Amino acid sequence: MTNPQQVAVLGGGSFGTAIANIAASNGHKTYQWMRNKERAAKVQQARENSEYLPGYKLSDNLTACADLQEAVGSADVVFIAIPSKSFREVTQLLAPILKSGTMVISTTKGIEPSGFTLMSQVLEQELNDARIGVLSGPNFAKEIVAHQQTGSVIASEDEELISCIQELLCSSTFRLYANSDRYGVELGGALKNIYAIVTGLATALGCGHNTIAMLLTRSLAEMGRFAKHLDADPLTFLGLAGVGDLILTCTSDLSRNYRLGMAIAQGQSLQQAEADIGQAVEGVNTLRLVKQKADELGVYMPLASALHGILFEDYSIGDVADKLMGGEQNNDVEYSQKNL
Ligand SMILES: NC(=O)C1=CN([C@@H]2O[C@H](COP(=O)(O)OP(=O)(O)OC[C@H]3O[C@@H](n4cnc5c(N)ncnc54)[C@H](OP(=O)(O)O)[C@@H]3O)[C@@H](O)[C@H]2O)C=CC1
Ligand SMILES: O=C(CO)COP(=O)(O)O
Repeated sequence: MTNPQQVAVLGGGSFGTAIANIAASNGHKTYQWMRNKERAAKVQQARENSEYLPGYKLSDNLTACADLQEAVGSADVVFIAIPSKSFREVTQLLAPILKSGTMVISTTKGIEPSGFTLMSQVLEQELNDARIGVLSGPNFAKEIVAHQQTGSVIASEDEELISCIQELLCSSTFRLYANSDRYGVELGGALKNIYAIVTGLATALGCGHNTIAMLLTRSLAEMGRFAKHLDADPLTFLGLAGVGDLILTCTSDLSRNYRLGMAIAQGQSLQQAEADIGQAVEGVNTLRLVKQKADELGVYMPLASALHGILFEDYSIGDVADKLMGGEQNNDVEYSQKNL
């Protein structure tokens, strides 16, 4: 199947709206499902998602609705843009109504605590008969709906799915690159959120360009080292869904993870910072899980450990920074295949 008749996007937030609007603008009949009935009616009527992306007019081909059966019952392609903590719950609602052989694409950048499970693995566990893919890349929803030129990655072992999604979403401002390493693409998208918090924090403390360049580069090395211990391919992190997304979210306050880091540096509590942002901040939970996994596997991750100390162990930011810069140099070797 190369020309889907109907597309469904699950999630009424920023990224769900951006993806639904691309598919709809490309001429596909697209349903965006959201849990809140009143909000769905409001988006449908106003042709704008004023809660999440105020000021952007949505395509006439987009139907916002709160009825999952209506959205998904006839869909050939389903995108899921639901935060990781609710991803399995929504997938379980989807399972009984999905047509056999439907393509289901996760756009969620997070990890589930039990079994360190990535979202496309949740799809594998919950959906018997679906064709599975992952969409991930340096993609602020606000810039997508503003038609800024954007690149992203569609990852799957299923080559026909890749071609179909490329055809479905590509436009003069949105380009999709193919990757067969679904696990690596998905892992990169989840890990970079940790380092967006780190650089947000560093920037708010007044760190200069030298510091941010060091943090970004060492973050990539740390991500690669972690991937290697999970038998994933660290080279995947050199693409848009790895270093591309790392650069984006570690340098912009459009990133919620970056803004959380800034708020912590300004003295806010974690709870207050998350509440003020009011949208998905995946990096906090990802940090907890990655720190636990790194300890289990014995992976050296000084930046993630330092952030964990600040967010969850009451370490002072100054002490952590001093320790990072003043520690033994034994482990400080540059990024190469040999010493990841
Ligand atoms: N692939 C990519 O390139 C990108 C991926 N993302 C990822 O996509 C995911 C979603 O991000 P984003 O849209 O920005 O997040 P938002 O916080 O903007 O929106 C989340 C949406 O999910 C809905 N939701 C939450 N829990 C449930 C539930 N149990 N049932 C139904 N709906 C639920 C919320 O509903 P309500 O409004 O009612 O609270 C909200 O509409 C995140 O993992 C994020 O990291 C983000 C940007 C780019
Ligand atoms: O993943 C994103 C852009 O690629 C969005 O980042 P935040 O979740 O930090 O806002």
